[in-house]
Amino acid sequence: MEKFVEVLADKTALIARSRDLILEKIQTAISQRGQFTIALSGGGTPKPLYEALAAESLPWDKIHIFWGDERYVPPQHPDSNQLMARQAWLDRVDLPETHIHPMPTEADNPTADAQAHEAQLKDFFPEAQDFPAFDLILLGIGDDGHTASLFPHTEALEVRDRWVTIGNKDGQPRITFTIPLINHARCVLFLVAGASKQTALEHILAEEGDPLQYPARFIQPQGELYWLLDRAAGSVIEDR
Ligand SMILES: O=C(O)[C@H](O)[C@@H](O)[C@H](O)[C@H](O)COP(=O)(O)O
Repeated sequence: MEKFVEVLADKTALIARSRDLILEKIQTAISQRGQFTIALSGGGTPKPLYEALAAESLPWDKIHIFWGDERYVPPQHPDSNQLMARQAWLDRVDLPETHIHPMPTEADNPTADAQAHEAQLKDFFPEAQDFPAFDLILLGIGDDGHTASLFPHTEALEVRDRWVTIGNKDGQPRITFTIPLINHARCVLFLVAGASKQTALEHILAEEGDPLQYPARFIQPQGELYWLLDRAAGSVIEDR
């Protein structure tokens, strides 16, 4: 694993740097393998990044969009990560609908939907031995140190033999990539902004710590690991 930690002056610089890094990974993946696979994160931080990517002229027919996690709500629900990414980015570009691979959330049975999505991923990555290698997995962190929908002290943190499992946020079900699936990525990019993330970030990036309390510590990908932070979040790192 190659790890990079960068602190950018502000959120605008953070979004520009994240966009540029993703454009670089798109070019590399397509030149080497003919396609680019990315799993998106939800929440609020990545929305301006998605809007910036919508302004780019890219070979959309070689790009495939997935999600690292999803709230267990219908796709039109205001909390849906899929809806946010579609409105900010995917609806604004000529991306074939068959290249958008959302996590299903409508079986009224999170386990069934998680298993269905795992089957969809296995159809897309037939060559995968144990886990597929996404070209890039975009992640955020919560103030509590969670990432994707891998929340502190939940069963999802124990799952090592599945690609997709059930997350649990205060009793609310989520669909989430598992730790081993994320760690098989060629590149993991954490996008972190805002002072509210400082404490979690300190615990996550410290030499020692409890990953059950700060699950983002479990993310040690076989490929590259980028932490792109704005100064509001990352000043604690700079001061170390
Ligand atoms: O479904 C989600 O909410 C995300 O995937 C989640 O893991 C998010 O990245 C963090 O909670 C940070 O969210 P903010 O960017 O809104 O702070």
